[in-house]
Amino acid sequence: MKSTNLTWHEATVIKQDRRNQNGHGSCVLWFTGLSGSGKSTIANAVSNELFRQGIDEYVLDGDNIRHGLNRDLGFSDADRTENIRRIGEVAKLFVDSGKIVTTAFISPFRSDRDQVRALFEEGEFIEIYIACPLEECERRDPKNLYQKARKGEIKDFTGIHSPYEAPEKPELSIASHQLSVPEAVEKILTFLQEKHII
Ligand SMILES: Nc1ncnc2c1ncn2[C@@H]1O[C@H](COP(=O)(O)OS(=O)(=O)O)[C@@H](OP(=O)(O)O)[C@H]1O
Ligand SMILES: Nc1ncnc2c1ncn2[C@@H]1O[C@H](COP(=O)(O)OP(=O)(O)O)[C@@H](O)[C@H]1O
Repeated sequence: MKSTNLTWHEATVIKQDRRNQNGHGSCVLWFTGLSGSGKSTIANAVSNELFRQGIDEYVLDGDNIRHGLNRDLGFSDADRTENIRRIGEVAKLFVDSGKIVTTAFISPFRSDRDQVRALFEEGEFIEIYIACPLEECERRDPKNLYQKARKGEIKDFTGIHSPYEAPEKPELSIASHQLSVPEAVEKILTFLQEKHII
């Protein structure tokens, strides 16, 4: 920390008050996976369904956050680490505000994800690995980024020249090359019901 002489102020309305008023729990659904694995697609489908059910939710998406809050960051290892650190802090604020927040970032490094997990109370951080073989992501290539990376037009591309470390013990693993989007949504909602979050 660079700043000193700071005092933490306890809020008068606390997380549990907001959860009680909302009538559901709050948590972060932390998606991780290769580009093109389906993070955004599944995150938005989950968001639609939660919203339809009247649940207070929000999606933080990699591409979007990099247009604003994290526009100063690139794709070096250090910048990705800082990207994930900031998103983790933002996600914590959302959880504190009583929402179910979904984050859709590649978040390639295990240690970065574990540092985010450590910000949360037990059960609040739900790591969801969108597992999809690189070949399938590259076949989908929804933004033609793999094609550009193979031609050398993008450097440090995850899965090509930059590593992706799969989670060892995610709360959920979704094989997006085997499950349909509605099946993935159902799996995630069932988990939230079983944990009495919704
Ligand atoms: N070099 C490189 N490597 C990976 N991805 C790249 C790169 N350059 C641009 N993009 C686009 O940025 C999106 C990934 O941003 P993230 O913030 O999720 O990345 S990270 O978590 O910091 O690794 C990623 O979005 P998704 O395809 O949705 O994953 C890409 O659209
Ligand atoms: N079962 C599935 N789950 C998620 N996406 C799928 C699935 N089957 C095909 N797709 C397609 O794969 C692509 C995934 O892209 P996207 O959601 O942007 O991935 P990411 O956010 O991980 O980069 C989309 O074009 C989507 O329609």
